[in-house]
Amino acid sequence: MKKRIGFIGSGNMASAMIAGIINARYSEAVDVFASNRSIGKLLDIKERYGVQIAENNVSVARNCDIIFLSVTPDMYPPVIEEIKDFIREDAIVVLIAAGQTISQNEERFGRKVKMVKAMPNMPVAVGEGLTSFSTNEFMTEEEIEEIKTLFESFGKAELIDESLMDIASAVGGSSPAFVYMFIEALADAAVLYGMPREQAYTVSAQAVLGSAKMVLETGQHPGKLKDDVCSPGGTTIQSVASLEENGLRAAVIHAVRANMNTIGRK
Ligand SMILES: NC(=O)C1=CN([C@@H]2O[C@H](COP(=O)(O)OP(=O)(O)OC[C@H]3O[C@@H](n4cnc5c(N)ncnc54)[C@H](O)[C@@H]3O)[C@@H](O)[C@H]2O)C=CC1
Ligand SMILES: O=C(O)[C@@H]1CCC=N1
Repeated sequence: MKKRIGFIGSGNMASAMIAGIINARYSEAVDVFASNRSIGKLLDIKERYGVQIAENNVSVARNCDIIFLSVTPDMYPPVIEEIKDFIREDAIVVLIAAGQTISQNEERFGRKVKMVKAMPNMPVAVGEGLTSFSTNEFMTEEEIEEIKTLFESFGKAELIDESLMDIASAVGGSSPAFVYMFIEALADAAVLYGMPREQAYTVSAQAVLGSAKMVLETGQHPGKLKDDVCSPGGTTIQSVASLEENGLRAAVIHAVRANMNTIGRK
């Protein structure tokens, strides 16, 4: 039987997941339900993907088989209080909020609930996402496979130990923002030297896409791949030396640490 998929909170991340599952034809629009605090975003999502606007959060909770809690972390307590008596016994609740744990939220439901903690990222919207996930003990092997298949419809999925979820959130969930900054900076430099802006984004973004694909598909160490680009006495090694002098690696590691510190991790 077709599963009904619901999103409680339909902001940026929910919209990206809806785009991912509809574009991948994982679900028909008729089986996808979205609720939100305000109507504007729902009308936009409805217009773009044809999905169902739910009357309210409780209606998503009552009617859906897989329910994404896609509100911000501070809204978890009130939203769970609102829906906890309406989630069916066989439904699966998916937490996607940064820093939220399975045990914390099991406690909020106060009863046995099938639960998944997942950390998707924005590129799910174009079928190239990464979703790290863990599950609680009430999920059967079949349900774990089912949820993995859903995540794989819009990218890769990694079943990980829940203790690694926060770092997966920083390095998989937040990192697209860092990468966009890198692409934007590369493009700014191209524009500085006269390249038209649109062309600069194409060149920079494709260079990042291709480099990531090389790491994933060749299995070679990123350091070796970097070395291969640096011709002896050439131009690239000059840039690499400059990036080292300016602390690129340290800046990235500090950025990840700042992310972890935000959710109370050292
Ligand atoms: N933006 C991202 O790349 C990622 C976000 N996440 C998680 O997704 C969650 C949502 O993040 P975003 O989409 O970025 O935020 P957002 O602010 O774009 O979306 C949250 C939505 O929830 C709605 N909302 C607030 N209170 C509500 C309520 N009581 N009932 C129904 N709807 C309500 C808001 O109107 C808003 O549209 C967060 O918990 C975040 O940690 C996870 C992975 C990546
Ligand atoms: O900024 C945030 O809190 C969320 C978590 C991962 C990406 N965005």
